[in-house]
Amino acid sequence: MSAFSSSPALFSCVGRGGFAGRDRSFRCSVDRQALFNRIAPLYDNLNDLLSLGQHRVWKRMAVSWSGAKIGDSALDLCCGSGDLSFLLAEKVGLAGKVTGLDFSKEQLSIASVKQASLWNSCYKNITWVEGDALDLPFPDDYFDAVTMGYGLRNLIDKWAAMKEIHRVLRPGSRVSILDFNKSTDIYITLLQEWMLDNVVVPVATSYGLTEQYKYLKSSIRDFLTGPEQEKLAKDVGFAKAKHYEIGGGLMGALVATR
Ligand SMILES: C/C(=C\Cc1cc(O)c2ccccc2c1O)CCC[C@H](C)CCC[C@H](C)CCCC(C)C
Ligand SMILES: C[S@@+](CC[C@H](N)C(=O)[O-])C[C@H]1O[C@@H](n2cnc3c(N)ncnc32)[C@H](O)[C@@H]1O
Repeated sequence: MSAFSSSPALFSCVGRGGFAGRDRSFRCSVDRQALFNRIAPLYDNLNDLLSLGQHRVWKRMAVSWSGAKIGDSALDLCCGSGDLSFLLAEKVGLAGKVTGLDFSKEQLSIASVKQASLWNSCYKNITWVEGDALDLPFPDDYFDAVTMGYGLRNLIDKWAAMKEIHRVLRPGSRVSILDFNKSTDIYITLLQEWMLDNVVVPVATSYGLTEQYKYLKSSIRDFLTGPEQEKLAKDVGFAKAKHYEIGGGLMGALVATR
């Protein structure tokens, strides 16, 4: 039994011969789950180092755009080590509650240890749930705000994820989805890929995480552009959807209202 409340989640990775493929392209949930379990111990420190701490600014922006306020019930999807969950906890206060959901036991363990080490009592309002973002263990119309930081790009079925977010959000409430930006500007793309190839992967290599951080470039190339994310949100039923480029176009946030 996991230390976290959990929902039964079946992750399949069917390749040739009907069995899970184990190539290094991280093309399926099982491989991505293993990837995030593997990088969990170094994840926060490498994010701070490789973004020069800027990722904290981008996360704070995304949480502000979720509209979470005092007393709300908020969900942080693909919460990982909990950065956005902690920011949501500050927004909703002790009168509110935050649910952080992830399918990586190791990431949730880091989040739980961080929560225990934080003196501010408002972080006591966070519950960690081990589960699948594509099959949420929550009722319809349940949350006042949803965030997802660097999760959508990693989900194998983005439609299903957006459909689930729409289902659990209360009408009129917002989801704020932060991720890398798949830019339509060739120069931003060239800069982003140069940084990944010549800074991010070499630094990750020094920690034995070459393949895990090489995945970033391919995952961004396979991602949706801002306009495509806006269309996806409207197609699943969101009333409004707007994608904002931040971090000089290297990152982006989709804000959609149910
Ligand atoms: C918080 C950030 C990334 C989170 C993240 C998301 C993923 O999907 C991963 C997949 C596999 C391994 C790691 C991750 C992962 O860490 C963004 C900041 C951290 C980035 C690793 C660094 C990105 C560098 C930018 C391209 C340029 C930064 C410029 C800055 C202003 C100096
Ligand atoms: C890059 S991390 C983001 C963590 C955190 N939101 C942040 O901004 O630092 C992506 C997270 O998504 C989780 N994830 C990927 N696919 C998932 C799925 N289908 N269900 C639940 N979590 C998933 C991974 O385990 C990982 O913790």
